[in-house]
Amino acid sequence: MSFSQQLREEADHIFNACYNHPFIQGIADGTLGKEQLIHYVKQDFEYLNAIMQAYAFGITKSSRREDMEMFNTSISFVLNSETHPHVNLCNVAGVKYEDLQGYPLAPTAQHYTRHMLNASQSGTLGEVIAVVLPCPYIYLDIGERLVKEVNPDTSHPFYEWITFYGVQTEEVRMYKYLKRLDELAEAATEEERKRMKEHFMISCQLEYMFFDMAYTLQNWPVQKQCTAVSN
Ligand SMILES: Cc1ncc(C[n+]2csc(CCO)c2C)c(N)n1
Repeated sequence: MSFSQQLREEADHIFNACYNHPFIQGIADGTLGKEQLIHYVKQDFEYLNAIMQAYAFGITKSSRREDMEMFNTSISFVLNSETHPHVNLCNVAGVKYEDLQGYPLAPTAQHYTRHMLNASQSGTLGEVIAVVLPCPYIYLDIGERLVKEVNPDTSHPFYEWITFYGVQTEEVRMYKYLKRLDELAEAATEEERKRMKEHFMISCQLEYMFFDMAYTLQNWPVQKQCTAVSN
C-alpha cells in the first residue's frame, strides 16, 4: 500500500465525520442557517489567505519546475476560482462577499492556519504537501458524495457549492499532489515520514473542527462586556 493510501485509510473515520457533520448535512438539505454561512465565509476567507502562503512556502522548498508549477496552479485556483463557492454561500445568506473580509480569526481558524504555516515554514517539501493535502482531499470527497447522494439541480440553494467541489478538475490536481507525496515519502527518513503523517492527520482533524466552528458560531470565550448605555 502506498504512503498516500495509508494516510487516506488512517483518516477514513475523519473523512466520514466531516461528511456527516451537521454543517455539511445542512448544505445537503439546504437548511444551513444564515449566521453559520456568514461565520464560515468570514473565517474561510482568511483561511484561503493562509493556504496560499503555505503553497508559497512549497515553492521556496522546490527545486523542480513541475513542483513550482503545481503550487503556483493551486495559488491561482484559490485566487480566481475558490471565490465561487463563497459567493454562493453569501447569496443564500443575503450578504455581500466584500463585507465578510478582514475579520479576526476564531480559535479553530487560528489553530488551523498556524498549523499549516508552521509546518510549511519549518518542514520539508514532503511536509508542506502533507499539511495542505487534507484541504482539497476532504472537499473532493464531500463534493463527490453530495453529488451522488443529493444529486442537486439548479434549484438547490447550494447547487454551485456542491458542484464546484464535486464535479471539477480538482481531482486531476489532487493526483499530482498524491503522486509527489508518495515519491517524497519513499526517499524520506522514518522520522520525516512520521512528521508528514502527523501533519496530515492534524489537518484532517482541523478540517472537521472548521465545520464545527462555523456550525456552533465558535468565538473566543472571553468577550468585552457590552454595557447598556444608561442615563
Ligand atoms: C477550511 C477549508 N478547507 C478546504 C477548503 C477547500 N479548498 C480551499 S483551497 C482548495 C484547493 C485549491 O487547490 C480547496 C479544495 C476550504 N475552502 N476551506
